[in-house]
Amino acid sequence: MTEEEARAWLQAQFEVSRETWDQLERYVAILSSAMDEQNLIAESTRPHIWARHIVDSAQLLTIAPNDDGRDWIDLGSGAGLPGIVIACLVDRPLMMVESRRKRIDFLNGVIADLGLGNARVFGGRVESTPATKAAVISARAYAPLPKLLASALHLSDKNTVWVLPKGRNAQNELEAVRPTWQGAFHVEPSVTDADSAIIVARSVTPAGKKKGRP
Ligand SMILES: C[S@@+](CC[C@H](N)C(=O)[O-])C[C@H]1O[C@@H](n2cnc3c(N)ncnc32)[C@H](O)[C@@H]1O
Repeated sequence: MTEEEARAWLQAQFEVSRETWDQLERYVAILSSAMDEQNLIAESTRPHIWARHIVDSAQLLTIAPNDDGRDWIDLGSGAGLPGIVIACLVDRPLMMVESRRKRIDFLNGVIADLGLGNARVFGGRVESTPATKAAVISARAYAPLPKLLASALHLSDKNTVWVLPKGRNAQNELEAVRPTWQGAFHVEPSVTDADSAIIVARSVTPAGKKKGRP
């Protein structure tokens, strides 16, 4: 997907308003310039931020359910991917969890700069995030699947939908956790890259436990 195709995809999917385009463009500019000081995204992807990061994040909205009033929780948000992108595109409550001080400061700076009233940051480890049940849990390049699920189980219930962008080994990663985790799992293709995929899960519990009571 080229940068032009990425923008066209966003417009077609979300009928992006002028205000939201301004926010996304501002975010891309902040992200790109902050790269001179900290390593927020892979340097090789810097010329392709719209396709590799913005659309790659935004596509999760086409999979996740609608806002039910509960938080969308994004684990290990780093520079705000996908959290900031989701918060720009939809006015739903969103919490980003990030443990590194510099990145927490970066995220709070972006939220203030873009005026994102629906987004906030929990600065700390996922494992110590105060227990609340999320409508959606996302996590991009945060941790391998077993660690990811174990660290955030307390943020989920049977209605929580997990949307987890992964690489080409998504299906294998999923098969590997089946003996220890149960739930409704499947893999969706990524619109940005044939080598990526998105693991989608519901009713996630450790194997052996009754579904719906994680
Ligand atoms: C590889 S980066 C990915 C960032 C972003 N999601 C992205 O796709 O660009 C992983 C991020 O997860 C954060 N992280 C790792 N373990 C964490 C934990 N246990 N709790 C909170 N944040 C964590 C790291 O500080 C880092 O910013």
